[in-house]
Formats: sequence, C-alpha cells, structure tokens
Amino acid sequence: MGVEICVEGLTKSFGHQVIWQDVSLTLPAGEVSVMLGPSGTGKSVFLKTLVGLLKPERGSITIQGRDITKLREHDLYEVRKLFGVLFQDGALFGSMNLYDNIAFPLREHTRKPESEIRRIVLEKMDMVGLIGAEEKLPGEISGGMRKRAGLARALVLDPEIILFDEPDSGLDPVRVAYLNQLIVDLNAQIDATFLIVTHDIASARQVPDNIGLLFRRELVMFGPRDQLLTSDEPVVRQFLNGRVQGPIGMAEEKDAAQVEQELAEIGEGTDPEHLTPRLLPSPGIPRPPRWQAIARREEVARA
Ligand SMILES: Nc1ncnc2c1ncn2[C@@H]1O[C@H](COP(=O)(O)OP(=O)(O)OP(=O)(O)O)[C@@H](O)[C@H]1O
Repeated sequence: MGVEICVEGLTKSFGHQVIWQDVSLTLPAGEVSVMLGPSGTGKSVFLKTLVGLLKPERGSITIQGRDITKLREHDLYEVRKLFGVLFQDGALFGSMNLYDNIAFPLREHTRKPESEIRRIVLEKMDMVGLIGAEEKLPGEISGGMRKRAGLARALVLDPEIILFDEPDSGLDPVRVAYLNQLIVDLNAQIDATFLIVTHDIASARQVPDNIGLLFRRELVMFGPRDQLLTSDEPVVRQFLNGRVQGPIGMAEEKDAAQVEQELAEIGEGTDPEHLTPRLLPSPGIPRPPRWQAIARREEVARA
C-alpha cells in the first residue's frame, strides 16, 4: 500500500538559476499524480530531488516520518529502495537482454537465489506484456517495448513509490493509450504511489487522481483532477486545453491585456458536466475501495 510523500517549502537552484521555489504538496499514498509544466520548468529536476539524487537548498521531503533531504548517504540508500523510477528512454543497458536488464536490480540489491529472481522477473514481464521477449536486446525492440521493459525493471523491488519521467514521449497515440491503461491497471494491482511527469494533455486529463502544474518557478496549483480540470486559473486552463491563448508564450511571457483577451476566447474546459472521463482499470483487475468509489462517481456523472 504505497506511502505518502509530503513536500514542504522546497526550493532548488543551480548556481544563481532558481529552478522552482517554495513548492509544497502532498502525494497521497497509493494515488496517481501527474506533474505538468512547460519545457524547462524543472519537472525532471523535481523527480530527481524526490528520489534524493539532487539536494534542495530549502524545504523538506517527508517519507515515512523521515525528512530525506537531511539523510546521510547510507540512510538515503535505504529510502531509495522504496522507489522505482522509469526514466525517459527506459535507461536499459544496451548490451544486456531484457531478462538480464530486468533482473539487474535484484542481483545488485538483494541476495535472492536465481530461481527466485527468475520467478520475479517473469512475473513482472508478464504484468507489462513482455513474456516471450526475454532474449531480445533493447536495440532490437520498439520504443514502447523499451518503456515497458523499463517499467518491469522499476517494479522488481516491489516499490512503494513509482516515478515516471515522460513515459509517453516518443510513442504513437495508440501505444500511449495502451501505456496509460497499463499504468492505471498497475496502480490498481500494486497500490503504490505514482508520480508521472508528462506533456501529454490527454493522459494528464484521464489518468491521475491529482494534477500539479509548475510554471514561472512556482507550483501554480496541485490538487484533485476535477479541481484542476474545472479551474479558471489562466495558466492551468491554457495548459490543460493545449492552447496558444494564455500566459504561456513560446519564448517570452505575454502582457496581461493580451492574456485576458485570449482567455476570453477559450470557451470550454471548465464545465464540470463535461469532464473528461477517468480511465478505469481493465475488467477483471481487482479494484481497491478507492477505485470502486471513482467508478460509482463516474457512472453518476455519465447518467
Ligand atoms: N544538473 C544540472 N545542473 C545545472 N542545471 C540543470 C541540471 N539539471 C537540470 N538543469 C536545468 O534545470 C532546468 C529544468 O530542467 P528539467 O530537465 O527539470 O526541465 P523539464 O521541466 O523536465 O523540461 P522538459 O519538459 O523539456 O523535459 C533547465 O534549465 C536545465 O538546464
């Protein structure tokens, strides 16, 4: 049953460049959260800070009662075992077949016998639909299969928290749809806490319980999906509708009068009656209580 991550007053800079400041949010245990934001707003930096690869200047990240920003390397190593991370390209070793890539964390971090490793690797490969591809090298398979192999590897240590850095980048829309369903199904099955960084608005609207948006070095908003999808906050509206109209410019920021005029032109997007439906776990996947409540709510909304 995943763990909660409580972030308070977090600030990260590189030299004089402030990436984001005073970020506070709670990733609820077992829920799926998405972090959005224009390119370069520091979403990947945020993931790396959560897992302790980067040190913030200020603020705290509390997991199981411990502030991980204050931990020494040895204790941090223990906390990192709670995490599974899916990097953008799957980060597989090119010279190892998929089986050995997925077995790697088990061989590195545990003393499990090979028979047990085999059971776990095949179980995770089955979960992500890769049975039969054990002998393939990463260079011999599609981008979507590489992502799924990266996901299987992120799962082998039974993480309580899974961080996904743009899981949908470079995939065609059909593969993105399959991957989204896989993410929702996995979350229902293993109940870990998920945080997904994505640029894909359709995914951001359908998949998560919670959405956050980074912009101009701040966390503009973080909250339940419905709250963000029906928000009147100009940046949130522009981003979730994928529009050029709004405060986010291509290279520079726009003046207030222009933004106001442009936003008046966006009619849709904030009507709770027409909310994008939530992607539910596939039939046959046992659903924890949270999912039953969501399904009931969605049914009422559709009726
Ligand atoms: N190790 C580092 N040293 C110095 N600057 C860094 C480092 N890592 C990231 N940055 C800077 O931090 C900023 C945010 O980068 P990051 O990759 O987190 O953005 P992002 O929101 O994930 O972007 P994208 O959506 O394009 O992937 C960039 O200006 C980047 O150059």
